Amino acid sequence: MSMLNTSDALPFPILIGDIGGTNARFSILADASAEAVNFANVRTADFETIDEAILKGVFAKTEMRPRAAILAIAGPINGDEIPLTNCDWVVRPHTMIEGLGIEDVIVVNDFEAQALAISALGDGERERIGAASGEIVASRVVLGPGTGLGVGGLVRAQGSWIPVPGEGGHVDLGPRSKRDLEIFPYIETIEGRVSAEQILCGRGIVNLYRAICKADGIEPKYRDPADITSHALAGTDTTAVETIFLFSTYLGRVAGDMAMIFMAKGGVYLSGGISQKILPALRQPEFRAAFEDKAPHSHWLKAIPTYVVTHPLAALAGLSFYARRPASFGVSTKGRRWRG
Ligand SMILES: Nc1ncnc2c1ncn2[C@@H]1O[C@H](COP(=O)(O)OP(=O)(O)OP(=O)(O)O)[C@@H](O)[C@H]1O
Repeated sequence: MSMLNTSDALPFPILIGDIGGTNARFSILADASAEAVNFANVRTADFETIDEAILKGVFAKTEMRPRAAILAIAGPINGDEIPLTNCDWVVRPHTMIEGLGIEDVIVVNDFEAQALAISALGDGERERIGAASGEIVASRVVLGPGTGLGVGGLVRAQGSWIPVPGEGGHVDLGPRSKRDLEIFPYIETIEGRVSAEQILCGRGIVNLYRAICKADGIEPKYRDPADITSHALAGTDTTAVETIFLFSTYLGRVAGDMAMIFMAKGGVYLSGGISQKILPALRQPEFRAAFEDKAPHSHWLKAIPTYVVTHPLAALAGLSFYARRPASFGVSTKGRRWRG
């Protein structure tokens, strides 16, 4: 098995890239043991194409020329022209191979990259939430509230880590407490449904805040999720405080569901821009209490560690773990790998 994977390994130097809607981040790995060379963030809006961004943001800054590339993108990967969600770039591996001299290109989903990252984050790159601890080699899962809600599983099987990209952010999220039942009728739905992503992302914070205002018959004051979280953390607005308290509860509820689905005894990780921004709220008891509140399986949820990923470039870290040691991971490259 490992022989097959080794012969499939990408040639170094390898360009790794995390291509978001707003920012793209690139690094180059010179070889399997070298430190990654990181390049400054590229704003996607500043360049017409990703190829131009690589030429000006990477090639103009180094003599190194990558022979291979692994890119993580938000969105599905179908065919040879891969449009990005939330920006105008289209990833065209054939054009990259012709124009940039790269021989081998792999494109994966951004939450697959996050899942690869949680295989090996150190204690300085994550903060533990709750009492459960231990470095258990077992399946893991990552949830990332940001522009949307991404979910990635990392299944441990046959001595490998297998990342599972899915659409876990779109599961249903239901009311549980008396207060939930007052608020849920006012949550804006998607085609009649409250999916987790209707609440657990940036615009979801505003959706939840507005629903609480409606339930209480008060006029909303904030339209920006950052205003709501800053007033919540400062304790300067009671509705904002409740919004982030309930956000943490619902995030714990969905995180616990994902833990049960993946049997994630190896831990549940929270990534995405918002988890780090609301860390003080996640340290409060609500997140962890909701995570464990899973009768008849509360006892085993209590034993599962939960973490907030604090690594500033987690997706890139995940891609470099894979680039360095492809044989440790079961990444399917079918339909997602192009060679010159
Ligand atoms: N202080 C804050 N509190 C809560 N939400 C915030 C805060 N700052 C930004 N947001 C929201 O977080 C979302 C962006 O999340 P994040 O930074 O994780 O981006 P992303 O989804 O990873 O996208 P990209 O990869 O393109 O940067 C937006 O919806 C934004 O409104």
